[in-house]
Amino acid sequence: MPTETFEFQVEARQLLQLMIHSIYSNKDVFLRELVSNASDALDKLRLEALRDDSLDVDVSDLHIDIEADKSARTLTVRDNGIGMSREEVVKLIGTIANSGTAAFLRELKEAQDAKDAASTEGLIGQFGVGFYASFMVADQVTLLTRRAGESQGTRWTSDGEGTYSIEDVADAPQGTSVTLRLKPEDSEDRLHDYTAPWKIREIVKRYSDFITWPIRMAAEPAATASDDAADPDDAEDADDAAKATEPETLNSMKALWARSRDEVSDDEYHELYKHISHDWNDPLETIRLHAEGTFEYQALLFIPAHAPQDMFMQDFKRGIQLYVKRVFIMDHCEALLPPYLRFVKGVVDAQDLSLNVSREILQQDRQIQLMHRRLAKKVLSTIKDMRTSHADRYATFWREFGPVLKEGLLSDFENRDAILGVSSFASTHDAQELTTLREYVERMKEGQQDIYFMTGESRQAIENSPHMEAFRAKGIEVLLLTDPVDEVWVQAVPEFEGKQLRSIAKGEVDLDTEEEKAEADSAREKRQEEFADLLTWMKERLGEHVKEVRLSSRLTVSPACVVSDTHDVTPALQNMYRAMGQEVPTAKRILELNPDHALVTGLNKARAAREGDDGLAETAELIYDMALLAEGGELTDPARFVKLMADRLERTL
Ligand SMILES: Nc1ncnc2c1ncn2[C@@H]1O[C@H](COP(=O)(O)OP(=O)(O)OP(=O)(O)O)[C@@H](O)[C@H]1O
Repeated sequence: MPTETFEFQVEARQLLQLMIHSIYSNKDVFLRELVSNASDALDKLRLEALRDDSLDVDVSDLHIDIEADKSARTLTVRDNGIGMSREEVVKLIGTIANSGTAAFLRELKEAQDAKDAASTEGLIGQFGVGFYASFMVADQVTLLTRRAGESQGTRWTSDGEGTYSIEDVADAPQGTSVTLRLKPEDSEDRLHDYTAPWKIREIVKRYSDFITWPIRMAAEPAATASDDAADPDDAEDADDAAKATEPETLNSMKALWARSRDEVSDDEYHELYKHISHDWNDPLETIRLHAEGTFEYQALLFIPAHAPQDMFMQDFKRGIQLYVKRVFIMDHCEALLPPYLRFVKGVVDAQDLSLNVSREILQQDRQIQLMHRRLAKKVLSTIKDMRTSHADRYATFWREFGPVLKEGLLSDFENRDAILGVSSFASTHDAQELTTLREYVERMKEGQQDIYFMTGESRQAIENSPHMEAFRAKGIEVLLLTDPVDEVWVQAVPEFEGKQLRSIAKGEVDLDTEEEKAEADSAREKRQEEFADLLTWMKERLGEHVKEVRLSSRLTVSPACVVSDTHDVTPALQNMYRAMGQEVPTAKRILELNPDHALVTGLNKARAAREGDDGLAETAELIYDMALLAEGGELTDPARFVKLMADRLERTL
């Protein structure tokens, strides 16, 4: 096939442009990305060779070679890994499949337009752009590859502008080589001389030391060493040149998870994190675990500092990497951690699993289930420690991952208390600071039995809702729950440390103390009598919408509010189920009237005097509609509401 030219997919082109006009100040990371891809390709080949006997490849000397040519100003990273077929090259290199890309690019554009360099860099860091990072340092990139088991190779070339070309190559070696034609050195722009051996050595050591495959640098011809004269490591380079025959292995290849804590620096852990997560930022927390005994394994887990864009999408790839005795077995191993910890990245290396273990086997393996439990507990205890010892870090964690963690309240019964223990909530106690349930309980008023909360769209909507009135008047703290998941978990979690969790928008509320109750009892009876006819009449008028009309003890300012019965599904939850395509019957709610409000007392009198007046029935309807609006709800017939209101307003003129 002759050379063909293709256009980059739109998103890919946008990312390339960003790379070329270099928004990322640390350009050295391009080499980390190429080495990371090469290492993945070697992992994949070893695995495929293990699984597929018919694959005729030599896996005895898998490695990564780095070759610099100072006079041609090129740098090549070569691996003898799995390689790519022609179709794979087009699919993997020409397009970007990440489902969060569009949202990411939008945010990035906004940050750029606002000329906010720090957040631009932060964003690109969160996303990582792998192979494309090469265009930060090169004006042309050529990739030559042949997939293991195939005879035909493929050459891909691009200057990163709008197109790339592809041609078949008959005699390509198996694996992939990426050759960069380097841009001129420019120290102001932090573009170093990436052909200098000392620089290559430094970058590999810093970013890729733990890679389990040898990263080798071809010995340079003796002449080039003196070209490096300006460099501080010159003497070292000249020394290398003297040896000049054997390629030099640049990395130590030690599996970080198998080494003891004091042998490994934080930076080294962070680089491993970046390799496996494709995140360019440091993780928030590193978690180590060495399990000894009958089932031995080591785990090195990381909590990222940012939630990925696609964490709530269906196709989000969760799970950590599984190794068996230092051999990479699979990425995104879902069996090792529960879905609500899907933001955790890392590696688990087990001693006693078969190298042929499959996903299906893992799901059923008892040892894996034990490991799953232990890892989940370890992550939760780390979050707990973070909360007590590193408040700032915990705050970041909760902001980024709180909504996902709370999913565990629904699915992980065993760890429910642990999850509740590390959860934080907005509360009426403090406008800014979040609170834990334990802190809430400590602040509970004398005689207060339950933990009160309300769910809603936003803090403001909840605070302004009529349901809050009596709580505000009595100074009783209410938790303000605004994440969509809150609607769901509160249904499933009845209590925390013996205290019931109660929605202030559900059931009856009685905040009076015993004495107040005794005092109020006779007054209440009297009122009940006084309003009995009104309540019956309103129930008849509004029966289509509500199942009961009663007097309220939770209102101090508003004329009315709507509440749900204790065990009924709230409207917000009904909407969520519907959005997921599940039909749920609409539960009729309860209208509560404030017997101290002039509108309610007035209506009571007017109705007694003018039974049969249609205008009064409309007023009853309006009171119900206003109660719905006050809690941020939706009216079934907004046009009718507007007509009735306009009619009444007109009469005031
Ligand atoms: N040396 C290589 N050998 C085989 N396949 C490769 C090689 N380099 C890249 N690929 C393939 O191309 C894909 C895209 O690579 P790229 O570096 O752009 O992204 P990535 O590594 O998947 O993720 P990220 O963009 O987050 O870094 C890889 O997932 C891999 O399948």
